[in-house]
Amino acid sequence: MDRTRDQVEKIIRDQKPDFVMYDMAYWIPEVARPLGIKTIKYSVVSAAAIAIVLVPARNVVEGKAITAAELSAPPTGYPSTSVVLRGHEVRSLLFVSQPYGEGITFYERACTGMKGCDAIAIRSCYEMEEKLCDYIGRQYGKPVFLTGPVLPESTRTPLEDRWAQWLNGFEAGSVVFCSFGSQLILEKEQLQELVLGFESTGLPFLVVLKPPVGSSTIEEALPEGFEERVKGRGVVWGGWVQQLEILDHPSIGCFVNTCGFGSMWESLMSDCQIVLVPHLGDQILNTRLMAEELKVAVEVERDEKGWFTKENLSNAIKGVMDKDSEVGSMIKKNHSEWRKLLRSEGFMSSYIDKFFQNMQELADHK
Ligand SMILES: O=c1ccn([C@@H]2O[C@H](COP(=O)(O)OP(=O)(O)O[C@H]3OC[C@@H](O)[C@H](O)[C@H]3O)[C@@H](O)[C@H]2O)c(=O)[nH]1
Repeated sequence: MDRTRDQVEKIIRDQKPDFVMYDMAYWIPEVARPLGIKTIKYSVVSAAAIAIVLVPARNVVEGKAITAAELSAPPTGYPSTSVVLRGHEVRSLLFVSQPYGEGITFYERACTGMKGCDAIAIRSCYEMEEKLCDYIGRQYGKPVFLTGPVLPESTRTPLEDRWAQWLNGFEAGSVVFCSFGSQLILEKEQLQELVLGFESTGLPFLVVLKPPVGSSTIEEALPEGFEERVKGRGVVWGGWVQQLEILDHPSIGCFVNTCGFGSMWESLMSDCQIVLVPHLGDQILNTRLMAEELKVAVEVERDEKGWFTKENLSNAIKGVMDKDSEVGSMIKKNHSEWRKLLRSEGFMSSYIDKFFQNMQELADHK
């Protein structure tokens, strides 16, 4: 990407846009500013994930790596005590000190990008992350524009027949759906623990995962006798599925996911109970937001390595699927209030309208 700088510069010179929006191309302001073009750094991870580490208050000395000890406390002024990383989890942020491209770390890339822009934009909403967004704005001395969740409202394609028919065979709200995003590749042992956890819930399930480390297909990695035992009620699929359409199917009652930022919004918009098994640093923070602050989901207990047992997974799922469960009813109620708000007429479009208005004002401000 960095090596396309000359080409990008040429396009910007030729097209003379009013704005350039970018994410990790930290050099965009250097290119656009001399041409009088405004820049917006648009982040598609949560405000929490930026605020906890990618801010000047971290006082990172150039060329020096951030240590786990330094990361163990949030930066000065960080405005939340619940959306935080605990103990060994801080290790999930150590990657920010590593090179990300040539001659620059992830931390420097992100911070330079935010220092140089005219405005920071975040795919979030004030109802959920107001204090965190304000904190980022104060840290960089920049306006922060929010785009809201930006999810498709109506342009859905029908669910593939294979899944529609299979799901139609189950009662409403009875199937557990699990999808771990676009990146995660599990160790074989952890994948086996995961599917055994689903088996022991006794519930119907559809699990979508990439083949684990060292296996070329998902089938060859499954525990012995597993497919036979769950035949008719459980499917583990190694390919891509239409997550949004599956979540919309009336038979789905629970969504187990890593709380990647995309899945976080999609789960909030859905009718399902939410069970979270975060993996990366931002996913852990998103999980804290969902489970601790909004109380719309439960988090599966994990060990120091971030691994979970089949019992912990199964108990978390049964705990929210059991009709008499107090925790299950509490998160269902809270989730339904958030869903109502997020799905309310004009909620998403008013964020987009406001975003355009913010851009217009920025453009008018010479
Ligand atoms: O089979 C699939 C799997 C995934 N998807 C879609 O792919 C998207 C996955 O996005 P997620 O953010 O949940 O997960 P990813 O693994 O892609 O996340 C990555 O980028 C965002 C960060 O917050 C995450 O930490 C990082 O893992 C979702 O929109 C989901 O609907 C499918 O449509 N089908």
